[in-house]
Amino acid sequence: MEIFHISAECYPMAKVGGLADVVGALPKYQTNAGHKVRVVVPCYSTKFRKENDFECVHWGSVKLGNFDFPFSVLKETTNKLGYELYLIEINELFDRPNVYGYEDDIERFLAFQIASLDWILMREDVPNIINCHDHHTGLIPFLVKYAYKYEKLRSIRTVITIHNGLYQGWFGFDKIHYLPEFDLIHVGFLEWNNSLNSLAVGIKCAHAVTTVSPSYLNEINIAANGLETLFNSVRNKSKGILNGIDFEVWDPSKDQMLAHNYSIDTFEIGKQKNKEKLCEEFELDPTKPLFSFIGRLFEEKGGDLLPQASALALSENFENINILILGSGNSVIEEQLVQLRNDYKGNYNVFIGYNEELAHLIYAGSDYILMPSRVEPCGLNQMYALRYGTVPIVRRTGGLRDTVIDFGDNGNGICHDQASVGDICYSINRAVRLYEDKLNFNKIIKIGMATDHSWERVCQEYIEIYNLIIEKNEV
Ligand SMILES: Nc1ncnc2c1ncn2[C@@H]1O[C@H](COP(=O)(O)OP(=O)(O)O[C@H]2O[C@H](CO)[C@@H](O)[C@H](O)[C@H]2O)[C@@H](O)[C@H]1O
Repeated sequence: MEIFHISAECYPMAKVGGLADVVGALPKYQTNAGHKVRVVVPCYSTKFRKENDFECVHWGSVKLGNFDFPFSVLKETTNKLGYELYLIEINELFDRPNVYGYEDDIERFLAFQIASLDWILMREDVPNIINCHDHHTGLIPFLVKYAYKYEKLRSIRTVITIHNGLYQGWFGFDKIHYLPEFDLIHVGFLEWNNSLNSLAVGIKCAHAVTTVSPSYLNEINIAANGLETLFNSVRNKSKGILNGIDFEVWDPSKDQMLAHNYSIDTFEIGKQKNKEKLCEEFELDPTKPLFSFIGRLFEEKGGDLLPQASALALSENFENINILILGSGNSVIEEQLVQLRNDYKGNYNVFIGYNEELAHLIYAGSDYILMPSRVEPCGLNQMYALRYGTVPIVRRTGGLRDTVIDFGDNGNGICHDQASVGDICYSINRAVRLYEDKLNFNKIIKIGMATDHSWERVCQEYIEIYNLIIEKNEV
């Protein structure tokens, strides 16, 4: 079948977080399974865009009210990512260094969605499936069904995959005239809580809704930033599919970003060498257990708990541990984390910013990865950690609940229930004791490294959903 993934992010073209990893990998495995898969993302001015060759396959113009935005569709010429990658080039809106965070984000992603559909409309073949990802592409299922100009695309079945239901892309009805014309009888699909809510539109109009883990699907039926009742009402077309990880990109035996490669048979020496490199770079002590955090520094990730939890854990353990943090986000949290350096020099450090290479080295060189998330739709860090022989310490929520089992229950990690400083420190103290029991510690590492979270295993679940909605052929 022919499948389009339309998304705001795709690794390695543009990555802010886990959305990019999923959209960068799932299509490759769907292609390997014999499908024709194309990925469409905006043309930001990223390193990948500058360093690779693209050809123009289409051009046109998007009208948003009184504004006209000329656009081109660029195709990556080599297909080296394992699928066809297309960029929607609208220089006025996307030739910027960041993916998100601009005042005109609503206009940017509206234009992106319309340009993508305009191009698909002009192609000879009509795809079977459009898989949208998060609110940036949430209007597509509505437009495909109801916009007059996309009449020819009505046979396409649409899926919306929810990676993060907190962000919903709301805007006022004063911008409704930006949308291509449709019969106003359908306007109710656009409304949620008196505004136009892109994610809600996608959930209402897509033929299927997927979340990135089964537990997250259960949770958003109870708490979903205002969309709970909507999720309840679409339960019969929803499914939680646990994310996979790209076993080719994330392979400690081949990863070029590591100081030393290793496998399940050589992890002890291999991990120690990576740890030494990290400790040298960040002035930490390689003889002590290393606890790390990688991620966006926001409350949903438990980022606000990190400064106090780090200070308390370091004090309680008489500085017999190392803590290393890589991330960026809330500036207050960033500042607090930077301040801590003065108090715990030699055992604590932080890198504020985004650094893909450093992230790989941290997964390899750490003993534990901390994930104190309040909300975690799936979480990829714990899966990367497991593959790299690093024991995850997680709060039981969302996908973390589905992938990490406490070692007390013969599992692969350490779990706690509350998003609190006390619970994080309790887990760190358990981890310190576990680290001293080398036999048991190594056994848990091996359980983690042997776990198969590859997309190869998971990608069929998406195909099953696609087949189901194609067979049903509902309007
Ligand atoms: N400062 C930094 N430097 C380098 N790398 C960094 C970094 N900060 C984050 N990363 C990387 O970004 C990715 C984060 O992925 P996650 O899935 O954990 O969270 P995210 O909230 O972005 O994704 C959302 O979508 C994904 C995909 O569905 C869900 O797993 C998740 O729960 C949901 O919140 C990982 O590859 C991580 O290594």
